[in-house]
Amino acid sequence: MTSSSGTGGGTGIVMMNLGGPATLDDVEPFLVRLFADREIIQLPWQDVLGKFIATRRAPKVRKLYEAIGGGSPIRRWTEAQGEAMCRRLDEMSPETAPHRFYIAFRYTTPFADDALQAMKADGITRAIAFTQYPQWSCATTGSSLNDLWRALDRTGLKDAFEWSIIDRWGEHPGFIEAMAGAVEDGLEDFPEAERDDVMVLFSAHSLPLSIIDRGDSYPAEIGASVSRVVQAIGLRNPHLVSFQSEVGPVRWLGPSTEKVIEQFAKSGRKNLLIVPIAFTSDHIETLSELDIEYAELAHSLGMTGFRRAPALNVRTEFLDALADIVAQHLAARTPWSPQYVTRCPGCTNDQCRGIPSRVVSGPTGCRTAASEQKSSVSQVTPRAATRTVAAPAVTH
Ligand SMILES: C=CC1=C(C)c2cc3[nH]c(cc4nc(cc5[nH]c(cc1n2)c(C)c5CCC(=O)O)C(CCC(=O)O)=C4C)c(C)c3C=C
Ligand SMILES: [Fe+2]
Ligand SMILES: [Fe+2]
Repeated sequence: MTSSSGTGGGTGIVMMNLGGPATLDDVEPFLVRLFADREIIQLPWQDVLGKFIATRRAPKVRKLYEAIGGGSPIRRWTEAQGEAMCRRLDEMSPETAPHRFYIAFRYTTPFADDALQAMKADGITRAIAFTQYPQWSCATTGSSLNDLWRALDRTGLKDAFEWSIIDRWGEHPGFIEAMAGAVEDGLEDFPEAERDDVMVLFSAHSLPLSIIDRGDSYPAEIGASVSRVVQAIGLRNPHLVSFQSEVGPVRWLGPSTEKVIEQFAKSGRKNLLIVPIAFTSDHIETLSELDIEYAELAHSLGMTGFRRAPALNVRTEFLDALADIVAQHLAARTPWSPQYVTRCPGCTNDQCRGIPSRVVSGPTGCRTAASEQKSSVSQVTPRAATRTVAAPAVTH
């Protein structure tokens, strides 16, 4: 049985995200890793076709990163967010201090292995896997968590930390307040006389339809975030949800943001506010796709008022929200959200909803079977939680 006592060495918070190439030289290896991951996209002959798509795509994507300053700012934003979050947490929760953040990107450095080794070197024993995707998807948070658990094996650190997971927070009041503030700022950017006429388009990164068909909760969670933001503002403008950034030869969830913009422009609508509802900072999808590509499209079709709501980046309400999410999680001493055990009905990935061998135990004993686990990675199911999965194969 793992200890559930205090956090003597402080608390390590692993901020998990997709990551982005820091330099133009990093673009191709980043894309190669992304298209090799069967949890984010499934391709026939993945090894060959994934590499082919990545290398063919790299020159075009390099130009896009060049246009936004030569690399992704996602690491810079994550570091600024992590620092501010930990400063707040040290004050809010002295009993679990010091709080330190560690970045685990999925397709570029620093990887999960780097985060684990740095935590070990810092003497951390209590660790939180904190997804930076507000809404759950097996393709994003699921892939990052599975890789984190595999990294425990790769680094030989499977018994080094006592874990819990913040697996989603798309309806957290602090996140909603921060998003609502960003939408209000975006609306205020329009001349007052035109403000009521603005269509608000909540745009989220799309997912392949094969993932949706398995029952991934992402679209429902996006809808829930949007609905809460709309309620929080008391938004009277018409609004719609759409999906962006489709890549690769698979079918994607629509309606496509690009097509919606096109349709609105052609119908004579002049004012549109795009709100990136599934991203927490600026990166290529906001700075290039929304601000350059879609803005040019809108203007070319005569849409004069095309704007984007600011990304959350280091918005004060958002930094408060990050700290609040972690503080509430620490106080609750629950190992994960109730939704974490609900696998997609069509899921065939043996690694899905894995847990590490050492998991924090909650006050009500709600942690099911981690103490009986033999492997470093096991699967959680509400009833069969003691099942051990050795060297699981990804078959999504
Ligand atoms: C909610 C967030 C994201 C989801 C869902 C998501 C799914 C997804 N993405 C790809 C392929 C690519 N994504 C790329 C960039 C990128 N994607 C996200 C977030 C989500 N992706 C972010 C934050 C970024 C930006 C990285 C940065 O610049 O910092 C890219 C690279 C750019 C490009 O080539 O267009 C690819 C490729 C798939 C296949 C997918 C499926 C679930
Ligand atoms: Fe993406
Ligand atoms: Fe899954």
